[in-house]
Amino acid sequence: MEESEAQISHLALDIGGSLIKLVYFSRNSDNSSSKNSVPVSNGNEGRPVLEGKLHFAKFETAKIHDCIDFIQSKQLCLTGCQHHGSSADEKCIIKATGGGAYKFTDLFKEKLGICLGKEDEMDCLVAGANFLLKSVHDEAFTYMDGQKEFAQIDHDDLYPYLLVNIGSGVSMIKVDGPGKFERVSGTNVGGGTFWGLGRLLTKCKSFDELLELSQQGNNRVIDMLVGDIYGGTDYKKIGLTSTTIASSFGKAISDNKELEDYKPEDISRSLLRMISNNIGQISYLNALRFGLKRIFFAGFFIRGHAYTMDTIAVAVHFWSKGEAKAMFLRHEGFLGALGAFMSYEKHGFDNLMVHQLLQQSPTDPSDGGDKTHGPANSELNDNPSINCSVYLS
Ligand SMILES: Nc1ncnc2c1ncn2[C@@H]1O[C@H](COP(=O)(O)OP(=O)(O)OP(=O)(O)O)[C@@H](O)[C@H]1O
Ligand SMILES: CC(C)(CO)[C@@H](O)C(=O)NCCC(=O)O
Repeated sequence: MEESEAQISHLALDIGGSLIKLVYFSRNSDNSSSKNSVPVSNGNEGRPVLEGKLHFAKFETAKIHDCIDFIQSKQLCLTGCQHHGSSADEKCIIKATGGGAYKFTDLFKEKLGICLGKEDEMDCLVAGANFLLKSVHDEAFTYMDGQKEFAQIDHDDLYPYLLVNIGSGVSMIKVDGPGKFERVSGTNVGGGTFWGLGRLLTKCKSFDELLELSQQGNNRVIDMLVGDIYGGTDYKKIGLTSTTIASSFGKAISDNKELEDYKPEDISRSLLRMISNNIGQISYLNALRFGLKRIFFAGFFIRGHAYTMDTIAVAVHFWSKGEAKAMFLRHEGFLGALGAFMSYEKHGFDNLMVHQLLQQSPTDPSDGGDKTHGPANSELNDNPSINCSVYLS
């Protein structure tokens, strides 16, 4: 079914260095606000409620014009809000976060007549993470030895935690409560590094192709292992097995080979392992610094990809001797956009407030609002829409 303008509301954007993420709400066509009042005890009793879905979409930032066309085709540019006291012909405000909210201000104004209402990126990441962890069932999960296990999050025991957002670059944020956080570290070796270096080294045409290649690769062809240095044996005294990577890409120095002599799949796997391992290790060190036991990894670098998650989880487990736990999020790449979405409420611009997500629903292929613009790699990242209720004030 095609959503009409009246059924869609509250577009929010996160315009990052690599990807633009969109979140918007569409209400179910058969519900009216008055016939569904709130039967729950969360302070919203008796208030009218709209039932509908949160939709997610993403575009490459380099193809921002595709994103603009999408917004235009769905008339999402009409779904923001006006400033209080503004006249009807004043520009519509769409909440936006990420560096692109600054960089592309003029483009959005010119092409869509939209004013981007800028929200701080870190505020949005944290708001998005807290929202998902508190409101969405089966959002967080652990990943070990190929096994995914959903984590039961105790709402009264959520804080503190470390949020590691792996986008183009990586931000590490200690979260102590709603709106209470500090960005304690970051690294420039992130998703952009994997995709940038990988593209140069393998000639892959897309991120997904590079990621897929890594699945068939063998990193031992290029990585120098402890066993390569120690004649096939472990270095037991310091806890290193012969198969531990001693030096990523280290074999390339002695092989007398050129780039063309290596298989792209092996290069991709070594690179993915190097970057995931490094992020896992820095994350663990920051968790240790602040005594944090739980680390939530987000950002589109992860892509629900088994080898990436496994490497990160193993790094955290190995370095913390099992004390700290790596967890992943189903809506990994949409934290910032969700945070921007929620800021509509914070600013009191409008009377729509999302308070409770009831359940998740898998992407319905007949639903025009939920396309992944680019191939998805796994069932974890097909941008599932979320059934939710929105309370009217
Ligand atoms: N289709 C894709 N095209 C490009 N990169 C992708 C794609 N899918 C996943 N990625 C990975 O996700 C990363 C971007 O993740 P994300 O969208 O979370 O960050 P960002 O907001 O663009 O970056 P930053 O926050 O640093 O500005 C890319 O650098 C790449 O590693
Ligand atoms: C600059 C941002 C915050 C933009 O999202 C991100 O790419 C990042 O955290 N980069 C790492 C920068 C650093 O701390 O070294």
